[in-house]
Amino acid sequence: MNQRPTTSVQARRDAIDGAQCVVVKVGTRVLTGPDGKLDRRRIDVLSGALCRIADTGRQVLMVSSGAVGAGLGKLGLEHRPTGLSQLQAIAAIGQTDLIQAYETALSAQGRHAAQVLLTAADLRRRKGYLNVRNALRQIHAFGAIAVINENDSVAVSELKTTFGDNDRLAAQVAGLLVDAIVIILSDIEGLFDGHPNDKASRRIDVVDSIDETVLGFADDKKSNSSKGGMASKLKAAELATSHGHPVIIAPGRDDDVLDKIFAGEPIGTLFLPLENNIRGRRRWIGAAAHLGGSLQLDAGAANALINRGSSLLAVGVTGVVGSFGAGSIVAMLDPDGKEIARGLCNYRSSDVLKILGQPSDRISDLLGKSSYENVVHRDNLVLS
Ligand SMILES: Nc1ncnc2c1ncn2[C@@H]1O[C@H](COP(=O)(O)OP(=O)(O)O)[C@@H](O)[C@H]1O
Ligand SMILES: N[C@@H](CCC(=O)OP(=O)(O)O)C(=O)O
Repeated sequence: MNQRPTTSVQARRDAIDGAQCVVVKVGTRVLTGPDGKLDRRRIDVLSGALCRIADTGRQVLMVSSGAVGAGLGKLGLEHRPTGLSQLQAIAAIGQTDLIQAYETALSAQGRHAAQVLLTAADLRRRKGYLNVRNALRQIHAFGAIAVINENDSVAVSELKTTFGDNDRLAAQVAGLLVDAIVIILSDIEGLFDGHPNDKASRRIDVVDSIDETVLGFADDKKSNSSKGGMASKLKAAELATSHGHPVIIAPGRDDDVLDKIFAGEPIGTLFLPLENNIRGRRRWIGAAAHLGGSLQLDAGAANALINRGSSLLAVGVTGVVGSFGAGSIVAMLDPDGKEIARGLCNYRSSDVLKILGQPSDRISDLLGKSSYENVVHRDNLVLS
């Protein structure tokens, strides 16, 4: 097992040295000036730093917010509307300026910007996941830099709740990559142990694990242009570190921030990757040749797995095919018999037969022993 780094300097060196891929996420607050307009100088500065990292041979991906911010500035709107279609239109109007600014900045350095607009759903299905991963690899092979944003005009279900959570998208994009680091650039020095405006609050240098105390540090107020806040950055960090990727939240308005990070300077907050991460297990499930059997699901369960990234609960299982032991890999079939996922089943087939269609809180009684809440946990599940 890997040794946990003992000092902050060592932890930062490990994070940088181990990173073959670099996902940089930049927020609206960094990319727009006080006048609400796109800050093109900032995009020039960031693009220069991205090229220097790419020159080291690393795959560099930029997840850039700013479409709504740029659209608001372009249209001369002072306040962010709340209507979904208005926001979608503003994002579409702003996105063209955003990508144009990256292309201008990157082409001055001999590289190109490759616009990639994604929704979370694109990455949940194995086919979409592989397509996106292949496209990103090819963009890198051409020497271009992917500039990724949420496809705001189609990502309707995500938009309703969190309009464009690019912090999460950055973590999901890193999930496509091996040996990645995620760098989240915001208008703040890093994670503080209280509200940053509070004089007693201090920047945290290294976070070993994202527990309730750490999550409790996020103290967000709604803003006009950006939406995620620190809570969304911590959730994204939780996801990325669970896949084995280190995360750094750092001050995007420092012109030298990326160079400092790669020089190992103690800037921002570093979140260490989880030691027992789920990446290897998932990859193994997806690649496993031997299937123990299959579970038949109702439409609600199939939908929850595909569209909500949920775990499989017994209540959504309608049938079992085959005889298998607990811990076997099983295929999950939708009501038409089509395979939609594979995963590691917490129960042997005879137990699944006893609990199918039942709510989770009845499982212990039905089996007469302590039980798992779900039949297949989402961390042990790969969509087909
Ligand atoms: N504990 C905390 N430490 C640092 N920043 C925090 C904390 N709690 C809330 N914040 C807020 O999070 C903001 C950054 O998130 P956000 O507004 O979404 O920026 P971005 O546009 O870069 O995504 C900071 O400006 C800060 O006000
Ligand atoms: N897709 C949206 C992203 C919104 C978003 O996540 O904003 P932020 O919290 O500033 O990173 C846009 O380009 O405006």
